[in-house]
Amino acid sequence: MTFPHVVESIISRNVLTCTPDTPVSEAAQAMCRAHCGSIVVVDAQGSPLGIWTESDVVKLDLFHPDVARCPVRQFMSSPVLSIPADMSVQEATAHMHDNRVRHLLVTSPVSHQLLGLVSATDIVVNQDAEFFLRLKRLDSMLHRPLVIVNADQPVVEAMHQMRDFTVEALGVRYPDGSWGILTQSDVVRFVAGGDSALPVAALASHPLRTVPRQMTLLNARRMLQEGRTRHLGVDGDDGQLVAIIGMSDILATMEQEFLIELRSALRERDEALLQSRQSLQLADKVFESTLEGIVITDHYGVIQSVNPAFSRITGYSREEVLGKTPAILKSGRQSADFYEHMWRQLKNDGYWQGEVVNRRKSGLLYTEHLTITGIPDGFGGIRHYVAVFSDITQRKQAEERLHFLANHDALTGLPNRTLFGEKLQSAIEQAQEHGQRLALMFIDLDRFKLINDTLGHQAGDELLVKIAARLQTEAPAGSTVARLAGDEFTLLLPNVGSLNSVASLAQDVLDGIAGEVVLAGSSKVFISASLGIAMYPEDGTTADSLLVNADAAMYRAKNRGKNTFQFYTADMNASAMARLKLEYGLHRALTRDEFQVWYQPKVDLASGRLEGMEALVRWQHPEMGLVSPVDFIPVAEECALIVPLGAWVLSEACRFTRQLQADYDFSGRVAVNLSGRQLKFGNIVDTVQQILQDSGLPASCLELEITESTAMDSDQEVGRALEGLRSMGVTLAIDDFGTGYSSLAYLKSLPVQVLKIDRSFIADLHQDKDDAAIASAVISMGRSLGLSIVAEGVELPAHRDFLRAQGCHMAQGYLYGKPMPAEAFRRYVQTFEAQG
Ligand SMILES: Nc1nc2c(ncn2[C@@H]2O[C@H](COP(=O)(O)O[C@H]3[C@@H](O)[C@H](n4cnc5c(=O)[nH]c(N)nc54)O[C@@H]3COP(=O)(O)O)[C@@H](O)[C@H]2O)c(=O)[nH]1
Repeated sequence: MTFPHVVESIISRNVLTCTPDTPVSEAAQAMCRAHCGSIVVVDAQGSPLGIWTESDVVKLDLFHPDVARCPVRQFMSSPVLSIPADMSVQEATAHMHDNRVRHLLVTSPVSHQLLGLVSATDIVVNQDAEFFLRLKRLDSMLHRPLVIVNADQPVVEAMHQMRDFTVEALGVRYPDGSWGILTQSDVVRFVAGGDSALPVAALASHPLRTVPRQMTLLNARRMLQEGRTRHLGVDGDDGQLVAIIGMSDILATMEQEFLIELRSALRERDEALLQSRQSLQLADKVFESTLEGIVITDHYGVIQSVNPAFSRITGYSREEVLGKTPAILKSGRQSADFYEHMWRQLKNDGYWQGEVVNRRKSGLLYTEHLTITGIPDGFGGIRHYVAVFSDITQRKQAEERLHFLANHDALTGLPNRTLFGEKLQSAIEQAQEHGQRLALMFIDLDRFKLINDTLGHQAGDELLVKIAARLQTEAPAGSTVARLAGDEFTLLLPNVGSLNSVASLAQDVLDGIAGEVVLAGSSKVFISASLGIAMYPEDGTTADSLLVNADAAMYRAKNRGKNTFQFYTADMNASAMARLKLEYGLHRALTRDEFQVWYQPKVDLASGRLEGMEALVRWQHPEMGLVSPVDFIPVAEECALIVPLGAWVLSEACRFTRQLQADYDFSGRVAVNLSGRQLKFGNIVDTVQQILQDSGLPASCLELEITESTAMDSDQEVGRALEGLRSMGVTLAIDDFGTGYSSLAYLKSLPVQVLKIDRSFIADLHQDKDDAAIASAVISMGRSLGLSIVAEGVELPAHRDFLRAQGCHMAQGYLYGKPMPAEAFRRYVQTFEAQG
């Protein structure tokens, strides 16, 4: 069943009224005239005092002679209940049910004036109950007793029957066996007429219209409405009258059904209310306790509510922001375009999501992930906006940090190779688009490896950080400084002018780098760099080609004596090719027996005796002729060939020396050079042991020379190898002493016995006081440490005389003999022996 919306739509507006003093008979007459089932009793102002209905009429005791003249107020139901016209029909029905009344007065909700009356009948008639009435049959509602009176009985008696059995109509039996009916409205007519002696037949309707008990309520209602009567007789299966039903019975049945539905509707409403209350409580809890900030604004964006998380994140209390707009959080980091786009999407799609940088009350910026949703007002507009945001500042910072780490060098903070590659690529694209030139400078520190090896990696790192800072100081605005690897830096200069200006900047960069650097622990190093320049588009049009060519130019600058710069020229690639050829040839040389070991004598300065010799490798190249170790040892080092090559030299030198011992009265030591790589990766202790064993040379006749930088290597493997060799009885010598940064104090801790003064200090000592002073200081300190001192590069008698005077033990140099092939050295020994 469906209900009309509000009571106003179903009220009866013609309300029959009377004063409280109106005699009962007059009130009844008025009801008869107006065909009304009730009359409202009003005071002088028209205010309702009570209501007198047909059922009240039946209750009158007409045996009492004056009752018809009594004022109606004595019998009315009072007070009469009233409801406002805008009350829902559902609520009105519940009101009737709860107060057990069948009529309600309806008043204006504004003026409170009486507008009309609504009865249970009005409510039920106005229900769309057709479906229900079609399903129900009359026999389902035959609960009331059939009360029968005889046609000749006095009406007063019949009224008593009606009252006692609480029925609205009585069956009237006529002497001929036919049936009639007496109803409450007949009784009203009776009261209006006032003749107490009248028999039932005088007022009853006759004959009674009857219908079968199987008839549907829908058809019964239709017959009642069409016949303009309120009652029908119901025949049983045997044709006997079994009941009288009236419109009110049908209505009561409908009412009952309606009430069941109403109750379930009310129950549903209560459940829904409870649920929504619970939902609201839950929403409240979520609102209060969620970690995300929530702002609710009205349609204009004025803040109406914020949750505690909002205050926690922004620093503004609830009171501080209510009535304001979220613009108080603006940081100025987003453009007007940004907000315009946000509002456009909000209007079109009803929501917006994104990241916003806002400002806390403290002034600090924070990044939030924000979702704004429009809450519709049901009429196509927006009633509220709800903004939910979380503070993602830390996450953003972590992301930015990760991004930074992925693209920057952790030590110096400069862009790394990846980022530099991207920047170079985009600089090339821009230069191409605008027809500009760019310069790429490749910078490599001079002798960095030496510093790193001698002072340690920590000092090396510190130096790199300081150089990075110097480079950044020199780099002009708009340029990019990067660290590609180790001691390799690059400087990218977009949109450069003439080559002269690039050259002048390159010199500034070198000047900025070159100089003294004080490291932790107060150690000082002098540093310089070599710089290669490649120009776009002349020297390359791709990032790779520019890098390769700037690198080649840098190598050329190094070869030209370091601390200088060099522009790329086409022939530089030729030298790169030459190097590749050399490397390839080196690998073949070992298997093709192209190497030779030459020997240079070492002489005791005091006695002039031949004390031993240094074994020096040579490469007899089939096309290039004799290649100097200065040219191929560094390449062999880089491509790791030095390990097998070094082992071969060692084996050859030991075998040769043992042969000399066997052939001549020779007891000298042979000195063999060891590279750092052999010490670290060559399994050198086992190799030496095996070679000594194979050759039969005593360990005491072998001296191994390691460079100063190798000796200073803090690598544990190097230290272990030196200890192993020493404990085997092999003599260890520090080569090229004076070219690195080692201190004599540190040397003391190493298992070395010999110190070779680098030839660069010897060459001019006869004419350079500084060199002479250095040489004599090294000799004196070395001696005091118990080391045997060898001077190399002794070319002149003056050198010999000075060194001898200073107490240097041994000398090696052209004065005594240049490095010579094995056979030549054999003759040298022979000559020496012959000289005695
Ligand atoms: N790891 C290895 N390194 C080796 C080996 N063989 C040689 N080398 C190293 O190569 C560098 C160059 O050596 P070389 O061209 O043989 O030069 C040596 C001498 O010829 C040169 N020398 C000696 N006396 C004089 C002199 O009076 N004047 C002058 N101008 N040069 C002279 O010195 C070089 C020997 O130096 P050093 O070894 O430092 O004592 C050189 O660094 C070799 O070490 C090898 O098998 N393995």
